[in-house]
Amino acid sequence: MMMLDLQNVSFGYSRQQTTLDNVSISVRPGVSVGLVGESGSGKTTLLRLMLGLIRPTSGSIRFGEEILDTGSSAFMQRYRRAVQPVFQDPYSSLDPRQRVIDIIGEPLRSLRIPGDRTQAVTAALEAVGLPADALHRYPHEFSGGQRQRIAIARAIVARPQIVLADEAVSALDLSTRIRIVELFKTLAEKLTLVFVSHDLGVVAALCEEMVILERGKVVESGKTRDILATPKHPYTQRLLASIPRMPA
Ligand SMILES: Nc1ncnc2c1ncn2[C@@H]1O[C@H](COP(=O)(O)OP(=O)(O)OP(=O)(O)O)[C@@H](O)[C@H]1O
Repeated sequence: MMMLDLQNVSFGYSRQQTTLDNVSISVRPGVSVGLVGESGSGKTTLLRLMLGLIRPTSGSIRFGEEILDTGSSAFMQRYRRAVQPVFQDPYSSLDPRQRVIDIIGEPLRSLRIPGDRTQAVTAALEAVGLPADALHRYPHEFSGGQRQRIAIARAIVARPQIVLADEAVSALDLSTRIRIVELFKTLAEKLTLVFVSHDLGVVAALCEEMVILERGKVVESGKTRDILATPKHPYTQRLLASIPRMPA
């Protein structure tokens, strides 16, 4: 497994704007990281940079020994196999016209991964707790929680090293959210999770380390346990006091 390392990364959607300001984050193999901050703090932008969807204005992103090079299709092919996303909304993130086997099998097809596709998709379904007969059904036949399981199966089918999840449980009702958090927890035993959330409770349940973002800047980072016990920055203290947390 390889390290994903952001060094002094800045980004703006326009010249006048600094959406991310000098952000450094190391995602080490096997150590899941939560990215926490209020709406507009730049969490999604950070994930989009990590996915190679946008490029830093300055600073660098390394994956192992290599610089994340969005211009190299050979690098991006390897990178996409290693780093997969899960998005927030399980309704809009799945193509309603495709069957589950095609949705989950999509990374295998686009990354040209050889092998038995049905077998790989069935294994991914099993890993997320869905029955094998889901294969030939359509997204509308599933609940929100089941759809998020389908999205997670798609993210893990190519056996990535890192899964980047953007508010991946926020759209779910509380009991479903708890079950999907449990699923992420099981998955995090085998891969590295980067979990964006405004919910400190969810991050506390899932991530060994966390990074607190305020208006595009890292204000605090370190072990989740330490930060929750003694938040140093006033912003973190406010977040801790104000955010409704998931019951233990
Ligand atoms: N495509 C875009 N073009 C211009 N500005 C953008 C774009 N996307 C986001 N922004 C701006 O960048 C800032 C950070 O947004 P971002 O979505 O990264 O924050 P976030 O922490 O993920 O917030 P949320 O939790 O609400 O999604 C915001 O001020 C937002 O308005």
